[in-house]
Amino acid sequence: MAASDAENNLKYNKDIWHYRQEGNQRLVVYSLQRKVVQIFQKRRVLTNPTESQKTEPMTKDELLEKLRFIRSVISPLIGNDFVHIGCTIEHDEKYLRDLNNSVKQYRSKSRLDKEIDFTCPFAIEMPDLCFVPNSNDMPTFAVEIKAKSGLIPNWDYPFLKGVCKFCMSQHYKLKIGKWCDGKIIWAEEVRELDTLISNLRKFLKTENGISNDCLLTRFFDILIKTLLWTRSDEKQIRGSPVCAAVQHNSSRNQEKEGYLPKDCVLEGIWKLQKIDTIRNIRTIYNSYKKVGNKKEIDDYLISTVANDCSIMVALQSEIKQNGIQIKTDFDCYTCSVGVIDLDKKPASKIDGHYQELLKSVAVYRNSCSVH
Ligand SMILES: O=P(O)(O)O[C@@H]1[C@@H](OP(=O)(O)O)[C@H](OP(=O)(O)O)[C@H](O)[C@H](OP(=O)(O)O)[C@H]1OP(=O)(O)O
Ligand SMILES: Nc1ncnc2c1ncn2[C@@H]1O[C@H](COP(=O)(O)OP(=O)(O)OP(=O)(O)O)[C@@H](O)[C@H]1O
Repeated sequence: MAASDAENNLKYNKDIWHYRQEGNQRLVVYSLQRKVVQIFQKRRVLTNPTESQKTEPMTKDELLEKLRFIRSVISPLIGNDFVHIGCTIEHDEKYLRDLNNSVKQYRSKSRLDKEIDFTCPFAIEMPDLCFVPNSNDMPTFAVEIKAKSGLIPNWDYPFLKGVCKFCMSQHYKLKIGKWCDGKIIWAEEVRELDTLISNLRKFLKTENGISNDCLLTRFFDILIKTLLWTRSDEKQIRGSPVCAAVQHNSSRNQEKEGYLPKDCVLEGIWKLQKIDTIRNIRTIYNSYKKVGNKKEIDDYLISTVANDCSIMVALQSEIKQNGIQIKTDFDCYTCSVGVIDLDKKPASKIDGHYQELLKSVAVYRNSCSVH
């Protein structure tokens, strides 16, 4: 399904489209009226005339192939309930330039080495997952969780036994100033944390005197129930004072099947992360260099999607007809859960992954004094 041409050929309207966020590859704007987002491809800003773009602009066929990959490979594994494919839309260069200029003021400085790719007229439109379906005027609380893998790789290094790649690489990320996207962790932005807490208080309609710890416990209770929600087991989760992961799986073989309720969003992502059975980047890198085992490489690339995607959770108090229904001891909520950023990674990334691994291991070794 494509949005109508008449709608898309309009001039860029800054009163309708607002900056939402961006990642390494794409910039996202949202329309409050339509409750949709549009996702634009980015490219490097060239700083001198001798430079040129390293990659060609994305063609419509390439974009359609990306959507096909999500529909046919990713969605069946993560679960159709949680994946929105989106549709393609087209804008002219003037529209893209106007949009680029207008959102610039809201972008983080660290992202300004890239801009919207004016040579790629195609964007993706999909539901704004910061809202529940049929959202009303009640406050909505939305959370984005980047679902990095906690699986333990088959390390070549004995000192990394039992350490996951995420924990290992944080020392390196900290060193290059890229540790954790969460703004609220920075001391100079404590006011943002205050705002978050005060919004949470309003959202949870808490009585005066309740401590911040208690507030967060209530919020995490809702969040965990949402992340463990499954279509088939919904009734068992409702109102339960016990962690649903434990409750659901007491009779299952946890070693083999894991601890997560079958078909909840976390299990879907975990299934995808486990597709790479080699779990050793050096082996994958060698295979890639020798154009070796294609299945190994493909499985690795598919699992890297699940190591980098985000879960979007939106919550609104009160029960509506559509959406996931969650009950706690305090209130009832309608939620939506969606997984975004599911593009297949190109094989050319393997080189970079391997180089980054070597650098991260060296930094880990140093900072933890292990050999
Ligand atoms: O490998 P990592 O853990 O550094 O993940 C990269 C992400 O870093 P972060 O989640 O902040 O730690 C990184 O995220 P940010 O740019 O830091 O938001 C990207 O998602 C990158 O993927 P791509 O280049 O956009 O395809 C990610 O790279 P890929 O490994 O997915 O290629
Ligand atoms: N459907 C959506 N609804 C609400 N917000 C969204 C949606 N899609 C994307 N976003 C927001 O825009 C951000 C950037 O989108 P996306 O993750 O697709 O970019 P990316 O460049 O591929 O990211 P990365 O650097 O992680 O690869 C997301 O982290 C999220 O905050």
